Amino acid sequence: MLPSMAEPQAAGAKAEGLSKPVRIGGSAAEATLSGGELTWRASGGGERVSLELESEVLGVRVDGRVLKVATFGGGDEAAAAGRSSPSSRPVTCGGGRDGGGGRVREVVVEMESEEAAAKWGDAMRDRLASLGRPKRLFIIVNPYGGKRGGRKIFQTEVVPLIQAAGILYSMQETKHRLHAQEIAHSLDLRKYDGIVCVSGDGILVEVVNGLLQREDWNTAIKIPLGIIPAGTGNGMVQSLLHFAGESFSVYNAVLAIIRGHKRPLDVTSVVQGKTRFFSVLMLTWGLVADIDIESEKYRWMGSARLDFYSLLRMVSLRRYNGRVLFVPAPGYEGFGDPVEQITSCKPDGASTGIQGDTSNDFNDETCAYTGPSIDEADLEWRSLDGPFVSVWVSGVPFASENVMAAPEANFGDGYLDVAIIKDCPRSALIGLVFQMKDGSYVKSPYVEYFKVKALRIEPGMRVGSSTKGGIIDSDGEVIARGDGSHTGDEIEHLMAYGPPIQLTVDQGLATIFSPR
Ligand SMILES: Nc1ncnc2c1ncn2[C@@H]1O[C@H](COP(=O)(O)OP(=O)(O)OP(=O)(O)O)[C@@H](O)[C@H]1O
Repeated sequence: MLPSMAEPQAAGAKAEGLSKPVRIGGSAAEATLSGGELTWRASGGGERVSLELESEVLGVRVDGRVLKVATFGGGDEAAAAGRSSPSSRPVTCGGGRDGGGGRVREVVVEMESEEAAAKWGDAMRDRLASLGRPKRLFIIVNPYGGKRGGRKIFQTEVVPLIQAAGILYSMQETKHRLHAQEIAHSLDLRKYDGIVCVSGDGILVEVVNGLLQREDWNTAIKIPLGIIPAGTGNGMVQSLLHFAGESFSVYNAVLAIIRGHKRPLDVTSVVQGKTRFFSVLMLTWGLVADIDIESEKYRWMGSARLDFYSLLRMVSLRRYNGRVLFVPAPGYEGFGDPVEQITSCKPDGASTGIQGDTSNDFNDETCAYTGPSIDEADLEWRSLDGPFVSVWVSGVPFASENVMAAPEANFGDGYLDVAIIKDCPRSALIGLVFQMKDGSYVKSPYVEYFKVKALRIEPGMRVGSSTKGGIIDSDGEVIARGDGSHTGDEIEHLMAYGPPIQLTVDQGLATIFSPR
């Protein structure tokens, strides 16, 4: 739906030096609009009050002689404490799980004429537009993610804020798996300043894959992406907010999009032979993947399932044979052993898609993105031999809201952070799993933590078994599963367990809305 909005009127009004007698909150005042600030003082003296447009103003509406200035309401902490700008009043705005209700506040400025109100409205809107804020968004809502709260979060927490910010939007709910990927593949991107996912990380990953399957992938992937948490795995939002020193909430995630700040986001090509998948979060093999995926059958336990299944896995610890090869980032050349010769993993005509996605197999003829072209033989590869307890590769710090996989990971540095656990006594491992919540596990002597530009996993069988392999999970989806660990009812996986899987980073290929 595209809500109707008053178009900006006569352009060209300057945000500098406008000064008028007005009425604010019913009282006479002298107001000035200057230097990106709206300031006012009650006639006859009184406290000077100011609103900085960039940091405090959500949007502006003009209603006859009245200028309605929606403000951010002072952020989470101020909202919790009931603080707000003087002379502002709360505007009803839902009430979601984060207590987002009532966080939009409005300063009502009564001007002396409609003309003056229109002029000030234009000047303020021009100023806000110059900050690079989005004007039109395409919003994808997954009504089935997480606790199935996506639709409610959108209606009660997202819509009031983006309407107050004067952002036009189109919304589409996902109807099935890979629907978001299809949408991103065919969307007319010229109509939008960003694509926002009200979902978990899975939908964001589908959107990235859909954009990179387009013929115009190199411009399409530049559209800013936004994410508002409504899934089980909300690692990207948590990473962005934590990085900016903000707390995890729907409200803060929406504000980050409205403010329009963006940052480059690395995209990792995960390739096996002719098959390719694009990842923006992480890939894990061994203990963490086993806990994440196999604990699904204990979903009835709620969040306790992860702790319960972690303990179970540690009592009967699995180790996997195999090898990890990598191209270390500068400063990390001391990890692993040098590799004399490396065989090429280069795909000829790779297909792209998410697991089980047979309808979406792309090949070179389609002009979809084929991943970065690197000459493996020219790079200085090193290797670590198994058995491995856990291999965890991350592009961003958080794997989910409460799990910090890679404390040093940076969104657009062009590197992946790798945390590898080989041998580790059970007693220490229990501690390590609990330290994964704040990322401090990487400091353990049992963890090798380093940065790489490229990485190849050669996954082998479980120690003590010739038939049972493990699980390789990328961005929350199982991309490969070894024989013996099937539950029988899952969809065929994108990649085979056994042949090498290579990860190569494209620095800052995508763009994401970010609080800073
Ligand atoms: N209408 C739908 N019915 C069923 N599945 C859907 C629907 N829409 C999207 N999906 C799938 O839901 C999955 C989860 O998406 P999302 O990213 O919102 O949440 P998540 O946190 O990754 O996972 P979840 O909360 O389901 O554990 C994705 O794999 C997506 O393809």
